[in-house]
Amino acid sequence: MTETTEEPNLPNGGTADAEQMEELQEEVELLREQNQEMEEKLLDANAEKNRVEQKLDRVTRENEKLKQNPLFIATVEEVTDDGVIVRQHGNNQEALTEITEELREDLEAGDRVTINNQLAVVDKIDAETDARAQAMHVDASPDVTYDEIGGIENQMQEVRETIEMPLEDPEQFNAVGIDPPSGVLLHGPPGTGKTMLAKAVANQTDATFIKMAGSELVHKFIGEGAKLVRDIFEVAREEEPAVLFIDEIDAIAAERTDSKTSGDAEVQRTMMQLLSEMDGFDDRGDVRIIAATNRFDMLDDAILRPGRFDRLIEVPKPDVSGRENIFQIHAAGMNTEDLDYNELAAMAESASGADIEAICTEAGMFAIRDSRTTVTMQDFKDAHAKIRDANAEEGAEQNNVDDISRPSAFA
Ligand SMILES: Nc1ncnc2c1ncn2[C@@H]1O[C@H](COP(=O)(O)OP(=O)(O)OP(=O)(O)O)[C@@H](O)[C@H]1O
Repeated sequence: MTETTEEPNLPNGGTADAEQMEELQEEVELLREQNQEMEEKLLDANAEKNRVEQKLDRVTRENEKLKQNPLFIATVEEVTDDGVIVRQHGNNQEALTEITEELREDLEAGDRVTINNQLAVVDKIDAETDARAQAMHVDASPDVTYDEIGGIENQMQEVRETIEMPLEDPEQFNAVGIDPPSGVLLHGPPGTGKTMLAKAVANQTDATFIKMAGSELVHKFIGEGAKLVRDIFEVAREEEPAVLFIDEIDAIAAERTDSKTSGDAEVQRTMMQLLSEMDGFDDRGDVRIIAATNRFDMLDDAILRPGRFDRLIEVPKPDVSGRENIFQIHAAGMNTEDLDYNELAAMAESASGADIEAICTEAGMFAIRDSRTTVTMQDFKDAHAKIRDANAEEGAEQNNVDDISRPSAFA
């Protein structure tokens, strides 16, 4: 059969129809091309969408990571077009850091913010968080070890028994059927290693170290003390196992005076909250309390009542062999020459551990000033004389204001 190419015989003329058909075909072709283009664009858009989603995912994860990094506190110095200038607390380091538009609108000079390791602003601190941050210091892994503490072996043993055992082997107490000890009170002159002891126990037991500063609680945040105490115990429970170190407990738990000022009422409220938290032992979880004071004589009997602290441990200034030990600890990392530790210990009579640390650092400074890299016995002697004189001067000034809790009484 042969195919015919003849135009069909249509009523309104074959040529016009053929043209129309051609136009339609062209239109179909055009639509096909457009469709093809659209499909390609759709593919591209899908690929782009995947890329953006992956990027978003990465940025979200980075953001989470940044937020998890240790946070530091800083004050906004200035808000500029390029970002904000912040000053980190503690080391006073200043940095210009970029911020989101949202944060920029919210920030002004003087605001306190949290910043991460890269000094990027994470968030503005509201007044409540601010009070918490100042009154409480949380250290997930303190790095002090027992062998860095010298001259207070008996005290260390007692603290270990009371705090370490219940944290490391709570089952033993259950099995015997007694409540594990709740805490200890360390008392003694400043700079004798009370804080170190608490940190070392937390380190040894892999517990979080939470420090609450008694004086900050009642002096800085009037009206907030009781609530802060509650918050801090709550944080401790969340972070268990935890060692809660209450420094300067005398600021909260001083004996009641007769004066009826509003400040006293505030201290009272804070103390009542502290007592009730300490008594609520059953739901305290794996939280052990170590409190410290330089003013044992001032404490209210209520805080010393049995059941609140299991042991009252005096941490005195080191004796001569303790001092020798502490000199060895602090000079261990120094490049020294012919040190006579015996002589150093005898020389630094009535120095505290903190004084000895200061002598070692100052001895190093003498060597540096003299462009030497080796620290000699003479440097230690000069350092001792310098620090003793400075302390004596400071002591005289402090005596004028009758403050017995001055940093050092050595001399
Ligand atoms: N027994 C010690 N052995 C070694 N170093 C010590 C000792 N006591 C104090 N130091 C040094 O002094 C520094 C301060 O000590 P620490 O903060 O533990 O004293 P503290 O008793 O808690 O003082 P404060 O009552 O003033 O808070 C320590 O970081 C450490 O370098």
